[in-house]
Amino acid sequence: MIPDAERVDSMSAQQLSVVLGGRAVVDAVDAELRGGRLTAILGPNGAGKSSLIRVLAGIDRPASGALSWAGEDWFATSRRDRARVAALVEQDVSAELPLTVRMAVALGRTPHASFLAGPSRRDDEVIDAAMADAGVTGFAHRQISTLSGGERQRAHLARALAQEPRLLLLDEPTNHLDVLAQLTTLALVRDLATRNGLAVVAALHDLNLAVAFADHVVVLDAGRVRASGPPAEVLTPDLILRVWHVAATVLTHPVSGAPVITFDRPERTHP
Ligand SMILES: Nc1ncnc2c1ncn2[C@@H]1O[C@H](COP(=O)(O)OP(=O)(O)OP(=O)(O)O)[C@@H](O)[C@H]1O
Repeated sequence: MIPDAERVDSMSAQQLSVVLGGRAVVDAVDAELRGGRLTAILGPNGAGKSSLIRVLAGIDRPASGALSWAGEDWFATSRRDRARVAALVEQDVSAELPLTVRMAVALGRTPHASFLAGPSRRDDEVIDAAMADAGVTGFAHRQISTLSGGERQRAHLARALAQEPRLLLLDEPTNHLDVLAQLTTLALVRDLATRNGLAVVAALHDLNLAVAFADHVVVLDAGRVRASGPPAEVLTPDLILRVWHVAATVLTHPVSGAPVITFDRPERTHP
């Protein structure tokens, strides 16, 4: 038996399929999303990344396959129990309610019993820390609808952090963000994975960010897993050509020694 302090919870997907419009947009996916690790879900537009993430978050149900968290059937638990475990930041969330940033971040506390009885001092502390971590303290009293795309993205991240999840799911978290905000956001969630044992799963388009921050990558193409493993091992020029149809070169950074992927200009416009 594993002592609690050393237990690393993880989500395990087996032969998971999602059917939309009569087509398997996620097709027999096997994946192990382990606590303490940042897993990047990679793949071209339409590969099935968002569809997979919504199922992992417990929002959509798979057409077939098994999904478990800490060994328990994920869909056998209640919606509220799932919300205590998993937080999702979707891409381009619109249709904002008329809420200030702080009120929106506070919504992250709703799955916790303490909050429903009226926010406790601890709830307030968690909300303040989440806003500070996501860099939105300065916008606390602004209406969320008035924020720029990047500011709003960070407010949604703060809401997810306030949820204190064990599984943090981020759909293109660097969308809209400037270079500094991209790096600080990924460094923050990477650090949460390391320090708190969180399982962090992020759909990313930038392969260099995946190399720099992810411990593990899952490459999807037309709903199927084409490769998975440590990013520097998986993201070879051959794999990038087969999946993204772009010729790439992997260089070695002259100072850090880390791999850096460069891309050739494609010969055609769209496939
Ligand atoms: N409601 C729907 N009905 C039919 N097909 C859908 C529906 N929603 C998504 N799809 C299709 O499912 C496929 C996977 O979409 P998904 O959004 O999961 O891809 P993605 O990898 O996240 O793409 P992107 O990188 O462009 O965000 C796409 O071909 C998309 O057109």
